[in-house]
Amino acid sequence: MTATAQQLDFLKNSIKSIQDYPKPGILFRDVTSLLEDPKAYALSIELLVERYRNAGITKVVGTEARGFLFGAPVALGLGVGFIPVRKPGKLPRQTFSESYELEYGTDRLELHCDAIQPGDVVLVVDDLLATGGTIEATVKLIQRAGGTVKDAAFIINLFDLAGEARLKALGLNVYSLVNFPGH
Ligand SMILES: O=P(O)(O)OC[C@H]1O[C@H](OP(=O)(O)OP(=O)(O)O)[C@H](O)[C@@H]1O
Ligand SMILES: Nc1ncnc2[nH]cnc12
Repeated sequence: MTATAQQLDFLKNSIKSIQDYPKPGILFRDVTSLLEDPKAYALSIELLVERYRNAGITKVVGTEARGFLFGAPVALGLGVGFIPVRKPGKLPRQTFSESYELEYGTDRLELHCDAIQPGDVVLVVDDLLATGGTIEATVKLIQRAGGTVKDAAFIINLFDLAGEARLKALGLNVYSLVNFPGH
């Protein structure tokens, strides 16, 4: 099933926008309103599962917290394991750690060292692509564990924040269901 323009419009219209959250100048694209609509949530997952069904994906990685909401159901749909990348101090086993910059701050992300093996082909899923810092750090973590990342998929791309070009420069294929300006 290739996404139709009507389906993508339906998803786009389910996402509310909040001016000046969490600070002045940020136009926040709120994916929780999509989650509240079961038809929109299910469609977003179905479209991603269909797209990657025959792509040889062996694991899906999602980043805390909103990436879990989309990565985990996509992993189930593909019949592969879901691996969480988490904020510091949350994972109990030995971790790799990478710091990164956000549109509104800096943070660190961690991945269980033994969650990904050499030979794994990983699909990274997140709700939203802004500057690309979160997913660049996530890709570095996966590569340190020996995995290969060819694809990153998002519900929302904030196209004027240049995240897509940043991830493409790392050699990734980038796919987003809807595009919005970030400001
Ligand atoms: O492309 P970037 O500039 O890195 O920004 C995108 C990231 O920012 C948001 O997460 P956030 O860190 O706010 O955490 P949350 O999912 O816990 O709300 C969003 O869910 C992405 O993961
Ligand atoms: N503008 C934005 N809206 C929603 N989530 C975000 N994460 C980073 N930038 C964001």
